[in-house]
Amino acid sequence: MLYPANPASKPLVSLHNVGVRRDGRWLVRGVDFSISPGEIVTLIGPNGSGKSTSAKAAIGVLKPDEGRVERPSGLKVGYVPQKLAIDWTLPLTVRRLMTLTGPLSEREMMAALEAAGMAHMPDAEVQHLSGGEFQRALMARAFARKPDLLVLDEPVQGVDFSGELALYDLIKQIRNSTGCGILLISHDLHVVMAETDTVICLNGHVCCRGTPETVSQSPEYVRLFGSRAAKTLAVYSHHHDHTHLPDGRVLHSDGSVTDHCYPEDGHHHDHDDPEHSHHHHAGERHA
Ligand SMILES: Nc1ncnc2c1ncn2[C@@H]1O[C@H](COP(=O)(O)OP(=O)(O)OP(=O)(O)O)[C@@H](O)[C@H]1O
Repeated sequence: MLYPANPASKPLVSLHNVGVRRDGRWLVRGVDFSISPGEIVTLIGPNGSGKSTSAKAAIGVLKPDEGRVERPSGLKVGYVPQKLAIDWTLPLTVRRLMTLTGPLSEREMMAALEAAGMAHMPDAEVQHLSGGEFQRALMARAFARKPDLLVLDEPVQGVDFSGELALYDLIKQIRNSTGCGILLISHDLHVVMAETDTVICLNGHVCCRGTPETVSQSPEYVRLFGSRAAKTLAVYSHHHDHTHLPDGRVLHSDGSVTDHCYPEDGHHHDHDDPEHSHHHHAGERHA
């Protein structure tokens, strides 16, 4: 059965004007977004732009200093963090990894491993897994408990291109077969899963949001990566025309400095226009 995104249903989580402040600095501010059942939301943004911080605020791992987060009570969240504190000197099998965070019946565990394409290696040593196998095991662990919301922080890190496609396929299957909402943090500014319903670009605040371009149309892209890639990946990229200074002020492209960024900066709008496709400046900074 397919569960398409259903924005009309009550969101699983919604953030309203969320800000997180640490050591006198706003890590993120004014973050608004929500995730509905069956919806795939992808957060993109430069390193340090607050993607992980926003995701942690969304699931309640981190308490916002400003704004509010609404989650129905009893919401089940599966979370795959960007980094895992695992002592690699100790032997750890996939089976043990699956039950580290809580009990799981053999049947539930095997069903999750099966869905993740890992049913053949429950007794494999985690430290010998390939990058793709490791991410599959982590995903299996997260969705084994049938979460309403699955949060995946950079799930394709350390995975090669064909492995990436396979993982995106798996994420799509999870969404389609369970109808859970998915919050995905992408390591790549320019490429998101084609099934992404909403892309949110962070740059210390929500810079812009919209649906991704359906698929990269360019023949070069299809030639380089194949039509399968074009079906799975889409390009979504644009240009930030202002820089967040370390003290929280904003340097605009005309050289002026203000306390905040403004709607008329020319990029604080929702867009999904394929024409609106630029690139980030390397070395861009943000508060
Ligand atoms: N507990 C903390 N105390 C102080 N600063 C923090 C804390 N956690 C994160 N930061 C800072 O907040 C900023 C946002 O971090 P965050 O991990 O959310 O970014 P990100 O967009 O996920 O980055 P990346 O793409 O590099 O993973 C960074 O500058 C980081 O150094």
